Amino acid sequence: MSEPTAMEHTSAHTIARVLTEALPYIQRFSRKTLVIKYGGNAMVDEELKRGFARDIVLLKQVGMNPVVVHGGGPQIGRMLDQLGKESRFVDGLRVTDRETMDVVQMVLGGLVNKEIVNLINQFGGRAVGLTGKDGGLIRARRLSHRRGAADDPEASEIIDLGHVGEVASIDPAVVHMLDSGDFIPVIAPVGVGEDGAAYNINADLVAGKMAAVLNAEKLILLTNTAGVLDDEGHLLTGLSARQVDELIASGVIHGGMIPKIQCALDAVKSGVRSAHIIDGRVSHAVMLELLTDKGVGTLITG
Ligand SMILES: Nc1ncnc2c1ncn2[C@@H]1O[C@H](COP(=O)(O)OP(=O)(O)O)[C@@H](O)[C@H]1O
Ligand SMILES: CC(=O)N[C@@H](CCC(=O)OP(=O)(O)O)C(=O)O
Repeated sequence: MSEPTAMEHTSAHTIARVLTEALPYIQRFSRKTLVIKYGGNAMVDEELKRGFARDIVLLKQVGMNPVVVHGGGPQIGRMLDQLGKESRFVDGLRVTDRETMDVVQMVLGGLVNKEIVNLINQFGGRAVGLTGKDGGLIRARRLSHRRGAADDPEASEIIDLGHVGEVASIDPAVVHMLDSGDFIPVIAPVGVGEDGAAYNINADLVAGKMAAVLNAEKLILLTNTAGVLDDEGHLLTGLSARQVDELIASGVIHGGMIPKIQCALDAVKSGVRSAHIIDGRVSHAVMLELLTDKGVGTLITG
């Protein structure tokens, strides 16, 4: 056998270093619950989706309890488009009439949920897909959405968004049962009202509440930016509640990033150890965040 070249030696050394670096993280997060929100915008290509599924299987294999909450906004939009139905949003929330609600349930609970479940299972995991209806997991109530100046009721109005809900309560029994049975829960953000009606809930909201109720070690929100960016487009690696307020007030944080960061803040205030907004377009983003010294994206602290 020939001697390894200098290049082979360096690369073997790097691999060993990276693997060793993972050990303290594996020890720290073993048996801990990690809620990972997989946004529809981060499910952009097949290779990335497979990388995500592999990461989840690996985390479970080394003793952590990953709980996946997924979105699927763009996928719902495409299906509505195919059916000739318009998508309408108010402040980032989809106006959801009865017909749209049916499509939301079909796409989130059927298509997207089962695609993620299937991918995880193909890599050797045991994923089980749930909507908030299963096992009475997510109780919802109709969201009363106020549009306009939040601090001035005179200048704002309540908008009827139809079947858009917020989380009223979460009964985590079914998630605990799956975790303890070595299954990986994959949750679609559909809740059920007292009247038995289905409600469409923003997936960030569900992930944040789920992390709080499960007393998770971490909430990781995967999206389609490097994390939270400043006004010059540079990544902000760490943010406190006060800094977040300032960035929202100055308009640097806007649109879909506002509910996302608020969910992250709420989760941290409710006892989740840390929340991260990371770039789902980077392959193996979850593994890099959890198992390397580098970390990726923005860390939000209370
Ligand atoms: N300061 C900011 N940093 C990064 N993204 C921001 C910021 N302010 C607004 N955004 C927008 O928020 C988007 C992420 O929210 P959203 O589209 O709802 O994501 P997802 O579908 O992953 O839930 C980004 O693509 C970006 O357009
Ligand atoms: C009320 C509301 O807007 N619900 C979202 C639910 C899916 C979601 O949140 O998906 P992403 O995470 O991919 O954006 C929707 O209908 O698009």
